Amino acid sequence: MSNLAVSVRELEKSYKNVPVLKGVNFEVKKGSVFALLGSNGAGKTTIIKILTTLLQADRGVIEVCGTNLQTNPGQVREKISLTGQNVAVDDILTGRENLDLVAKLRHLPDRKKVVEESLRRFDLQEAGDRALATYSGGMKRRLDLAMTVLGSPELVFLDEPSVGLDPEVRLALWDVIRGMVKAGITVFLTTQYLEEAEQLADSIAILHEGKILVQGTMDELKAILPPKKVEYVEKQPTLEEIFLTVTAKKGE
Ligand SMILES: Nc1ncnc2c1ncn2[C@@H]1O[C@H](COP(=O)(O)OP(=O)(O)OP(=O)(O)O)[C@@H](O)[C@H]1O
Repeated sequence: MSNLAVSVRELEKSYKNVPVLKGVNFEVKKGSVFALLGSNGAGKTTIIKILTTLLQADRGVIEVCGTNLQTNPGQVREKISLTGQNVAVDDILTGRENLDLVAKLRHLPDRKKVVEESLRRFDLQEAGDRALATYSGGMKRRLDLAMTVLGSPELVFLDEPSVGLDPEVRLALWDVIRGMVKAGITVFLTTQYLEEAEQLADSIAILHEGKILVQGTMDELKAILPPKKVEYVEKQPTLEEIFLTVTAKKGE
């Protein structure tokens, strides 16, 4: 059995005649957090749409959770879950009702127990019976994540999960994501917040001009740049410095 949750080889995608992905290669290990970074319009959402079967690739070989995506998209859909950039929850229903609806749609057995466990896990027990219209942005995002992982998917896609959240709520969200990984879920993340990738990701890939420029752990990426000296203290490069350096080199 492969230890990979995702394997992408020579992925290509054009919109009309405009190429966006020009031979993308990367891998995501099972049980890890993978962060895909790239500037606006680099093609991150396009990759997520392809991996979640919402869009077809033009070329390439893609495996998701050990299944060939092109030949068995239905089997892939059963193993994954996607949280979008817009919080996908119904404002009129309560938190509990939203979760129950998802449990019903996914045909989960023992729905009541599953919903209660989920409310507890995402710290929403007290708010469970309130309409979502009364929730804060952070609470809605927690509920959105709770709905995403209901039914224990193997792999979860989080497209910019902390957009619009204040720093405190973002920290709480990072804890929730770490908890998901502890529970054995693989997390595929896109983010504009490089600190988020630095804090959470086991492996980071930088997408630029249609290709992955680098993929590795934070330590491997740090090795790309020589450490800077600040007075007598060695300063490690931040992910932001690495990102700007590798994308600028490419543009030269
Ligand atoms: N349906 C479409 N038709 C034509 N062009 C598209 C379509 N969807 C995306 N594009 C273009 O493809 C490129 C990649 O878009 P994509 O949304 O994947 O980027 P992204 O990295 O997710 O960007 P952002 O960080 O801004 O969300 C952009 O230039 C975008 O304009």
